[in-house]
Amino acid sequence: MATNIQTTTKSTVENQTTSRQTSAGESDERIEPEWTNYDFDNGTKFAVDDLDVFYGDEQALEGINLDIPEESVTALIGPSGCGKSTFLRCLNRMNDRIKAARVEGSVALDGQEIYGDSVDLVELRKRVGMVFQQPNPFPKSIRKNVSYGPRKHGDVETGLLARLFGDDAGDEDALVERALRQAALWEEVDDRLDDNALGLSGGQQQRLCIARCLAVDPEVILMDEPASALDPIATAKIEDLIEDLAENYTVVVVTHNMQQAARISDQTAVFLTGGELVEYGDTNEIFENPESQRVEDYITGKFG
Ligand SMILES: Nc1ncnc2c1ncn2[C@@H]1O[C@H](COP(=O)(O)OP(=O)(O)OP(=O)(O)O)[C@@H](O)[C@H]1O
Repeated sequence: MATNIQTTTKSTVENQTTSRQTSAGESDERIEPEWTNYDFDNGTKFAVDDLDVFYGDEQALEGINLDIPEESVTALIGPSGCGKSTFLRCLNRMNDRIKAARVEGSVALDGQEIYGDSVDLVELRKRVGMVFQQPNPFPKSIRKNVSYGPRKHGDVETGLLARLFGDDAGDEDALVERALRQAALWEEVDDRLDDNALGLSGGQQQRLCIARCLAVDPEVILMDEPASALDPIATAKIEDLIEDLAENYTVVVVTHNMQQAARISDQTAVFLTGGELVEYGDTNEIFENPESQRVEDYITGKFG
């Protein structure tokens, strides 16, 4: 994991300048950055190819290509409105819920296209869970918050309940304990599992939401600024948790906080205004020796 932020002089790279036709038929000079093709050691969890997203006539993401490695933390950074959340939502098709949104291109999860008509969205979102900026527990007990997902989705056909609860499908307690332990919350709530979750602190509520996400046995956890509503102590707990989770899960996290991205992520994708992925690579490299002048300017606070 990256530990410090410092920038050095940008190394010289050969950009390929190519032409592409705009919708108005004009030739539009574009830089095709070589460095978005980042090589990593882990297997590929997501392969994203030529992804465009539009809201009505407005284009929010343009020609995004990147692969996300499994069992690691990938940070998405960039100024407000550059499309980070839009990109995150593409990974479990949450943009399908936004009427104006149109997604073009390809996103493959473990080699399988997720934008096919026959894809089961409930199953996809079980595999690719999501945690939001504001903790959003249900107004139910801590226990019911965690067991809600498996009970709702745990149909016999998929075998999910049996897999999660063991042979005894009534053994909800074991599942609740496991998920709360994984979310580093168990010791703070084990004596009040039947209390209303809304009585927890903001940081505890966010870890409960992570436990709720883990309870349905996902492979990927998407997090949209999961600590931005929390104080520094609660933030530190979430950051530690994210690093621990990456041992078994693929974590993709949007953050405005560059120090946070540097602390917790293995690789970082930098989006800039216009919905462009400008640079993607090893987090240390991005923060210490970015290839692109625009990324260096962003990281050193010259804009954004
Ligand atoms: N539901 C929506 N309807 C219409 N336009 C949208 C919608 N969601 C996002 N947009 C637009 O798409 C662009 C990208 O927004 P997005 O929220 O993905 O950016 P972001 O980088 O996550 O921003 P922030 O850091 O401020 O959360 C912006 O111009 C935004 O106004």
